Amino acid sequence: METELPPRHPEAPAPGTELGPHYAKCFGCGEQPDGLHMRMVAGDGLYLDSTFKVLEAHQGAPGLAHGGLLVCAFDEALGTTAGTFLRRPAVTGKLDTDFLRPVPVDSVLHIRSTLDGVAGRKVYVSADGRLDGPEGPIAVKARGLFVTVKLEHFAKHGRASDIAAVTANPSMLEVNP
Ligand SMILES: CCCCCCCCCC(=O)SCCNC(=O)CCNC(=O)[C@H](O)C(C)(C)COP(=O)(O)OP(=O)(O)OC[C@H]1O[C@@H](n2cnc3c(N)ncnc32)[C@H](O)[C@@H]1OP(=O)(O)O
Repeated sequence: METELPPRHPEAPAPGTELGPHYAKCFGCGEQPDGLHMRMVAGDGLYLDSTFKVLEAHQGAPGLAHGGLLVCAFDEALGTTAGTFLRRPAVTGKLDTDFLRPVPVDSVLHIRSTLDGVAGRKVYVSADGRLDGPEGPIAVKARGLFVTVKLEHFAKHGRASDIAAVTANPSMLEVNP
């Protein structure tokens, strides 16, 4: 597959900027009580550095993070990477995850997610998640294919009451190109 490495969008946040939630009700980065509350900082290339603290509600086995929630954290990081550097919303088409080490409750997963290439509407992204700090051992790796969509995608498919709430209060959304 031929891909291009796009330039960093001129309106992408400056390196070192902490991103706000892309949507106030997002499970990954928004205000949901049991959500992941991920924090993300723009890198100086086409990458983001994110952290996700594994909480009590995120368990799948005693004292360990649920694998599906870990996938959620990568979905969030990868989708935000695509959206941030292209300044266009992108939805998950495909997500492939390798679980290399168990991730305990109370640990912080340090995720670096990178935009690897673009082919038309397809955006290829990948990420590593490390334990014990940004240089620690890799616990989870992921690769994703995201597909850019117009805002109409959400208006067409989303629950009407949520679309109405966002329309009435656009500050609930970060990407509004
Ligand atoms: C700052 C913003 C932050 C955003 C963060 C978000 C984080 C969370 C992200 C999510 O969780 S999004 C929710 C989960 N994903 C979805 O709900 C997507 C559901 N799927 C769809 O809506 C559609 O299938 C989709 C928009 C992905 C594609 O439908 P389209 O009709 O618009 O496009 P089309 O099917 O023509 O596909 C466009 C290209 O993508 C390719 N493609 C689409 N899905 C694919 C797939 N699954 N695997 C491989 N390729 C895929 C497709 O082959 C084609 O390639 P070509 O351009 O080369 O022909």
